[in-house]
Amino acid sequence: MLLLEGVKKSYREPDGSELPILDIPRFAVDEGEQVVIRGRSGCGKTTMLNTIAGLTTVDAGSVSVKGVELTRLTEAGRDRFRARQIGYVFQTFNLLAAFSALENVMLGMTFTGQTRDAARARDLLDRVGLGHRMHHKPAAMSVGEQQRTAVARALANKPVLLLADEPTANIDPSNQQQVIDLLRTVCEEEKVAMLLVTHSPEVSGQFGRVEPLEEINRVMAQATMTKPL
Ligand SMILES: Nc1ncnc2c1ncn2[C@@H]1O[C@H](COP(=O)(O)OP(=O)(O)OP(=O)(O)O)[C@@H](O)[C@H]1O
Repeated sequence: MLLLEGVKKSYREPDGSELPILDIPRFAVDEGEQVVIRGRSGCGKTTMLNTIAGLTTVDAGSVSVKGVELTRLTEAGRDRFRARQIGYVFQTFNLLAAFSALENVMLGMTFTGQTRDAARARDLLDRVGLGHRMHHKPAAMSVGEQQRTAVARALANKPVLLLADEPTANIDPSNQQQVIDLLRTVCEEEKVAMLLVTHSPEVSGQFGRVEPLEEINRVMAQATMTKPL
C-alpha cells in the first residue's frame, strides 16, 4: 500500500553545504497496517512523513501510495492525491484560525470530490470528546483540544493512509488514550493504514510493529555508529 524505495533527502545548510537527513533503501506498509515510527528528536521523522505526504520533495528514490508514484506527480497532482487519500495530523496542528472546530473538520472534506458530510464531522468530534466545543475557534480551545480537532480533521476524508506526527504530545493521559483508541478504531473499521510518530512508550507499547528510524534510515545508522562515546 505504501512503498518507499531508495528515498534520499538532504537539506541545504546556511553555509551552502548539504545536510543528509534520509537514506531509506526500502520501507513498506500494508493496507490497514498500523506502524509506529520512533527515534530521537531531529532524526528525520517529520521529514519522512512529509516526503510520504508529498509536502517535501525527495532528492532520489520513489514514494508510492496505492500504486501511485507520488514522486512522479506535479505539485498540484500531489496536492490532489493528498486531499483524497492521505490524512495528516501535523505536529503543529495547522488548524485555520478563522474557522470553528466543526468547520475545520469539514474543510478536511472540501477537496475530496465527495459531498461534505457534517454528520461524520460531528461524530468524529464527539469521539475525540469535543462534542461540546464544536463551534469554538482554535484560539478559544486548549492546545490539547486543538490537537484532538486536528485528529478528527485528518480522519474526515476517509483516507487510505493516515500520518500522525506526535498526535498525543499535548494531551493529558486520559485524553491521550481516547485519541489513540479513536485512531486505532477508525483505522481498523475503515482499513486505513497508519504511520504514527510518537516518543511515548505507553503509546508505542500498544502497537505490534514499532520501527526505530535509526534502523530504517542509513543516515541515522551511520550517525549512531560514528557517534563519539
Ligand atoms: N526545511 C529545513 N531546512 C533545513 N533543515 C531542516 C529543515 N527541516 C528540518 N530540518 C532539519 O532536519 C533534521 C530533521 O528534522 P525533522 O523535523 O524531520 O526531525 P524529527 O525527527 O521529526 O524531530 P522532532 O522529534 O524534534 O520533531 C533536524 O536537524 C532539522 O533541524
